[in-house]
Amino acid sequence: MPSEPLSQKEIEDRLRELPGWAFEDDHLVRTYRLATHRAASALVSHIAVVQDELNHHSDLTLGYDTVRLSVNSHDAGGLVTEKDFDLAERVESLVPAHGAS
Ligand SMILES: C[C@H](O)[C@H](O)[C@H]1CNC2=NC(N)=NC(=O)C2=N1
Repeated sequence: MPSEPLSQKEIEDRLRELPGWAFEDDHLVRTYRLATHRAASALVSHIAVVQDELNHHSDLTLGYDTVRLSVNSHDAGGLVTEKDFDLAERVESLVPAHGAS
């Protein structure tokens, strides 16, 4: 069953609970900074496992000491749904262990 796109207001309300995340070009996005490239790489690997568990996958960009996520729901026509916020919340729960900010 396709997921339902959230309204602009729903997105704004949900984003208030997720500091650091933003809505850009129909995607939820966030960039984390880490101490080293290896730490950033380990975070990417951890996020990849979570994404497979959720069967929902952000575009992940690994920089020198950064990890950027960008996600929306293809099955909602490329708009933002609950699934995107579920992924964002899961990622938020694992980043402290990686020392990401
Ligand atoms: C068939 C499978 O359920 C879909 O292709 C999943 C996989 N990962 C996905 N990831 C994202 N970001 N959006 C989707 O709509 C999506 N759909």
